[in-house]
Amino acid sequence: MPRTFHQVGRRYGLRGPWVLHAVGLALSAGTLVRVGGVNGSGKSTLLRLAAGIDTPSAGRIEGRPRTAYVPERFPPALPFTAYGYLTHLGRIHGLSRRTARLRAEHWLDRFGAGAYGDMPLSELSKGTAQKIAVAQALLAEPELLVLDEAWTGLDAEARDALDDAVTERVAGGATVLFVDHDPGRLAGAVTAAYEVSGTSLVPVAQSAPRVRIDAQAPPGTKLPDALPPEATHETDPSGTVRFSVPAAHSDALLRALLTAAGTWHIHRVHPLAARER
Ligand SMILES: Nc1ncnc2c1ncn2[C@@H]1O[C@H](COP(=O)(O)OP(=O)(O)OP(=O)(O)O)[C@@H](O)[C@H]1O
Repeated sequence: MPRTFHQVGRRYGLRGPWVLHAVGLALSAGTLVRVGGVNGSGKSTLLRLAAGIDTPSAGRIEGRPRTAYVPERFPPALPFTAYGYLTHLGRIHGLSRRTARLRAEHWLDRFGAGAYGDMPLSELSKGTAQKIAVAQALLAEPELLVLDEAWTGLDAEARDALDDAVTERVAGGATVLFVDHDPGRLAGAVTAAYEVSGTSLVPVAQSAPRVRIDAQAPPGTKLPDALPPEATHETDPSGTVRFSVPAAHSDALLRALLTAAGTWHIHRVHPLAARER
């Protein structure tokens, strides 16, 4: 269990109001956990506690996974170039200078910022600085990755690259805890979702994940008779039929297509994000 909150409370100042009170949360390995809530509800407070850069005013937090954190605002006013900063942080995480530099190059390339590696942090645009913030977190190959609005300020390609990086880390057994204003962010892959409401953390029910299956058969081929429950489909102009089916029934749909009269070719099978469902 990478990190567990027991009856955790946080307030600012001795007599300040409780922002979080008696919060329990188990962050398990290999899970993607989303936290929502209105502005000022305490999302960042919760993430800072999870990341271990803040301590609870009450209760306790167990577990010491290797942790990386991308704050809402990245402070780039340091006397480093991007590569210098990333290599320095990699060294702090215990990497050799060479490995740290190679990983820095790898991540800056993936985020389309390879050309800015030798630039002073203070001269980077907000978007590029955000890429450095994300790269410093991924470089450490953390067991717990905490992302506070890390997609904000990134261009569309870098947002996709971060989605992919998060999915890879979760598949590799890490825990990723995130806040993002886009309700569809990684929705097909989220394991658990919560909302900070009042001073509590409330589980949010998620709609059942769905899978899209694109398939094609010769013109005039009829659809299989027995499609699984809740399967929908539409045919695009090229004749490809796009099925959408609850993930629990995707095997049944594939079986129906592969055993149907007529030859169905399966082009693509992939999970749908909530906004696409
Ligand atoms: N360092 C601090 N000192 C005093 N009060 C703080 C501090 N950090 C947060 N707060 C207060 O705690 C409450 C929760 O803030 P927090 O930033 O955790 O919420 P949030 O849900 O992340 O907000 P947003 O969506 O606006 O980023 C707010 O009332 C805020 O003013």
